[in-house]
Amino acid sequence: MTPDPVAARRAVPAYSPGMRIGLLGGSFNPPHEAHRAISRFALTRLKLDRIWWLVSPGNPLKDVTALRELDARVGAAQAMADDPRIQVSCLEAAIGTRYTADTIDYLLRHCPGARFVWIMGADNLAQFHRWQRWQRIATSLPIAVIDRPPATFRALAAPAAQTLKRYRLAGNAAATLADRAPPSWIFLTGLKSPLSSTSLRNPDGSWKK
Ligand SMILES: Nc1ncnc2c1ncn2[C@@H]1O[C@H](COP(=O)(O)OP(=O)(O)OP(=O)(O)O)[C@@H](O)[C@H]1O
Ligand SMILES: O=C(O)c1ccc[n+]([C@@H]2O[C@H](COP(=O)([O-])O)[C@@H](O)[C@H]2O)c1
Repeated sequence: MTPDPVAARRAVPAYSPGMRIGLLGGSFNPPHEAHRAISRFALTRLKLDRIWWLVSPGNPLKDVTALRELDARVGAAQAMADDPRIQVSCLEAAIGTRYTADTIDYLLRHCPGARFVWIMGADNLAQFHRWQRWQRIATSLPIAVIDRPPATFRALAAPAAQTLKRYRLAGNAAATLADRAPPSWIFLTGLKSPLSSTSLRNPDGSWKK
């Protein structure tokens, strides 16, 4: 992928220094109501000002042959977000990466004063140890994991959660996560949505109406 510096600047949503910003990376293939629900849940529980949905050019660990084109996923995500605090970005395509560690490096370099928190569902914590430079991600910014049955126990028993065990905050410290020095993470329970993009796709990869 070729980086496009002008597109990258445009793909960083507006923010003010000091803002607490949650980053929800995803395939959004298609976006669904749980993306909005977990974003609002994180806004409240973590006392965030914004959530940026980073629409991925393609998850490096997923089969992307039936992935809808980026523009379609970004457009559908904008329609689904329906909240002025949630902003949709295709930053990763603009900076030419599929890897979260690169995205976070870029944002930390280019957004002085922003206080970022990485947000992901429990299914992603379960395989976080397979992400490129995952330990660097964990030492770069605080992380909030949203419970997502049936992945709960698999996630908490997985190598990343075990390695980072001593940096886990109690649920009642959620409002302080964005102020914590990394590594620091929390597992948020209380919102359990069974929704998934998989359930909204046909076998050929097209989206159900
Ligand atoms: N119902 C949910 N509960 C908690 N987290 C969720 C839920 N749906 C999606 N997420 C999280 O949102 C982020 C983006 O998810 P993604 O766009 O891959 O949707 P998905 O429903 O997980 O897709 P798929 O079914 O294709 O794997 C991921 O971190 C994922 O774990
Ligand atoms: O950086 C990696 O190696 C990596 C591996 C797997 C997933 N991710 C990111 O995890 C986020 C969630 O992906 P997904 O497909 O579950 O929505 C998305 O931003 C992906 O780019 C990142």
